[in-house]
Amino acid sequence: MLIATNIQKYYGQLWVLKGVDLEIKQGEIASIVGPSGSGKSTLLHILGTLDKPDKGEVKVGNQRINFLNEKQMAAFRNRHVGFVFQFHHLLPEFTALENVCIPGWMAGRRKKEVEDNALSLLQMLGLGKRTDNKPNALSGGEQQRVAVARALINRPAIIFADEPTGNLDSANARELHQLFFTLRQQFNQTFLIVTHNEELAQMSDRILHMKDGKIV
Ligand SMILES: Nc1ncnc2c1ncn2[C@@H]1O[C@H](COP(=O)(O)OP(=O)(O)OP(=O)(O)O)[C@@H](O)[C@H]1O
Repeated sequence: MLIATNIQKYYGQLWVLKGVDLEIKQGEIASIVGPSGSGKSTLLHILGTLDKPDKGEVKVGNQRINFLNEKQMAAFRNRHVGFVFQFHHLLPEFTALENVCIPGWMAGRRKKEVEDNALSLLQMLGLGKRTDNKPNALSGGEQQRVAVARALINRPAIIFADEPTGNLDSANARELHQLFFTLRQQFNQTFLIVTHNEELAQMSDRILHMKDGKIV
């Protein structure tokens, strides 16, 4: 599903990623843990095509990301990659349903087909009665579930989650963890999760420990 080879990244003089090699299998739920500043988010952004490495190669499915220009990368990201962040970044002026639909519409898919997909995802995530609510009329856990539905709308090959439970209480965090496993069971969905949450890390198939810009 994803192969990264010798990923290196500099921010000016700062050598942040020092040669990361990584393989993620389809349907795998892997966590990345490690001290603050060890390069976890930087790595996730590079693997998720939000940023480019200075050295090394990322391959998602059959696509070698390094050779895409900005426009191709944005199109690839929209179709093949899903993101869940600590802060959900839902658009406040749109309903839950519209927030989930937007990446589908942007990908040029049929309006009705996207809406039907979004409705069934929201129902599956226990939000069937909340579809017309705007984000400020949803709880934190509900907002995060809408963000998960949005990440899934284009059936991405892989979902990257950066501290997805960082902003949730422990009950909601546990529920979100459970959801990742349900989605894996239903869609054979692949997840790569950066987390400080020990419980989530322990539940995943594999824990990758990062230290000082490397997987140790
Ligand atoms: N845009 C940037 N410009 C300059 N330095 C950056 C930038 N982004 C990150 N860094 C630096 O790169 C290093 C790694 O940051 P990164 O966010 O990847 O760490 P992290 O392991 O995710 O940390 P945390 O657990 O605190 O989120 C840090 O020293 C950080 O200050």
